[in-house]
Amino acid sequence: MESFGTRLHRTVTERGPLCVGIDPHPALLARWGLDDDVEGLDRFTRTVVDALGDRVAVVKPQSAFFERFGSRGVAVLESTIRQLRNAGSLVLLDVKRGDIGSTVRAYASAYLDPSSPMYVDAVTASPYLGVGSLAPMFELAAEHGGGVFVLALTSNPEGAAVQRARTADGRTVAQTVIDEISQLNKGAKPLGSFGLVVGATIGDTGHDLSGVGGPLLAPGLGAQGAGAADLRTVFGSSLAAVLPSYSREVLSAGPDGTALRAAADRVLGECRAVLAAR
Ligand SMILES: O=c1ccn([C@@H]2O[C@H](COP(=O)(O)O)[C@@H](O)[C@H]2O)c(=O)[nH]1
Repeated sequence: MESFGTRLHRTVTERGPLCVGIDPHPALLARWGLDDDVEGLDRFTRTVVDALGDRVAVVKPQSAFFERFGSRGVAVLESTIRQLRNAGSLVLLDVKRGDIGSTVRAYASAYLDPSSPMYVDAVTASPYLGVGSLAPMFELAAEHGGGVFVLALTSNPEGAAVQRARTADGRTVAQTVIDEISQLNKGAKPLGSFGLVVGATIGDTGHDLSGVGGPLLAPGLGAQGAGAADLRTVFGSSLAAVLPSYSREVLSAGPDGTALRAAADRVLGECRAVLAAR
């Protein structure tokens, strides 16, 4: 069985380094002329899948925007996941799960066990109950060829107070997360299956990402104010592993499929120019 890292490396080589998020904000539904209900949600996500599922390397549904409609919204999420997988995109579910280990095991089976209706290629996870508490996710991901993206330095301004606090050995909390994920990826070629989330908005923080060996998901581009050029500042010599992620910047071009594809192509071109110049 191929690892997530291998599959991601191949898909990014074929399609380009881009992740597009499906974040059906109420304002976007309104802008697309859709009602803020399950039918609007379903129409929105089908349009995105039809436009981008066969050309974008990674698509990242944001679970919160589906969960807010209850079980019918979750049913749309399950259907969206199936459609994306059929179209060839890798599906990264943004759920930012984290808990005590025994509960993390249940989350892992919900998202990373191939027999689950919500089975995806990778999930986001929060390490702030301790990276070790996520071990069941790492184990199930490794067993079934899945991936886990762990929050390290998030794109929101509130994250810094916690993530950049110093531990007893002088490293920041985020650097301890980075170092633990680096260990998990040791020896993985061409790319490890355990990624980190590092916001494109954070500037040069001096964190050492050089040993990660896995993908670096970079949200915060577009609507949150960062641009492709910021990737150079944030990631420096680790640019090769960066997977830029855009949601509203691309989605606001819809509902026209041609316009959505043009928006995705535009941001991919902007990022490629920066990533290729490394
Ligand atoms: O540090 C983080 C981690 C996750 N996100 C998520 O990414 C998208 C960003 O959406 P935009 O419309 O491109 O701003 C959203 O789902 C966040 O929950 C993040 O922004 N920052």
